[in-house]
Amino acid sequence: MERESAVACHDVTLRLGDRTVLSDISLSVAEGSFVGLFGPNGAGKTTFLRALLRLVKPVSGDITLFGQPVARGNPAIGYMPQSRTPSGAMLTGRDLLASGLSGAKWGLPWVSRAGMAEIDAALEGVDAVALGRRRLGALSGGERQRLLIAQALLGSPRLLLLDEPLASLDPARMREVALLLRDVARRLGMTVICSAHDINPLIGVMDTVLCLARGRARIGPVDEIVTEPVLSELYGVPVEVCHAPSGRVLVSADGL
Ligand SMILES: Nc1ncnc2c1ncn2[C@@H]1O[C@H](COP(=O)(O)OP(=O)(O)OP(=O)(O)O)[C@@H](O)[C@H]1O
Repeated sequence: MERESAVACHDVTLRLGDRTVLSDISLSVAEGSFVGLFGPNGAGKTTFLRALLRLVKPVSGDITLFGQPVARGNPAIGYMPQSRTPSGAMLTGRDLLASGLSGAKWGLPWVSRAGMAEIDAALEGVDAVALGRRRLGALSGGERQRLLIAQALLGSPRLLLLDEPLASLDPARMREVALLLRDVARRLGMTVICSAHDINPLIGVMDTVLCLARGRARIGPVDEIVTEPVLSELYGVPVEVCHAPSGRVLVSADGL
């Protein structure tokens, strides 16, 4: 049986100010996929994710999520925005998640018993129960990242949108967080779209690659997209793809 599309874009054009970021893109993401979203700086990765949240409205074309038109505040979507450094060094990890539940920015929000259970489940989901008790100011970048992922998992979303969740992590932590995301996505049967700059940490984690470059989008299985001809064509510069015996893939090019 064919899987339902988690995301379907038909001839979508996204513009910010007078700049056309993506032009007439059509693509579909199968439910249950783990999509790595790549592209050079300014290619439109954040804009694309924001369009799925209806925070950016297409100037033409249409976007559906699980067969429904995109809408703001869709509870089926979990979102981790780019480089969110949690404020409030004295707050605990649980307080951070509680603020995600209530939408509160300042102070300690009141959380219902059901909310508490949801926070417990999200923390358990990313193996961060102990981190929930610690103060944010005393956590490493990777530990804070784990809590932000837990926050995006609140409400058990069907679609998880992660904007550079691996940024500013060292290579070992990048891999650890990537594997964690894969395990959580599998366990909860979620569709994930995860933007990143480095392809390597997501090798073996993602099954699909979505590449944005020069206003265009190309989506497909990893083996089909992470190739020299396809990436060179997309980026408009010669791209080298080296496969190491370990299974690692090194992608390099001037200007990437
Ligand atoms: N309000 C705006 N008006 C015009 N252009 C904008 C506006 N906001 C962003 N842009 C431009 O839109 C383009 C897409 O930005 P976006 O943040 O989506 O790219 P990105 O692929 O996520 O980049 P990065 O990898 O650097 O995070 C960029 O060139 C950016 O400068």
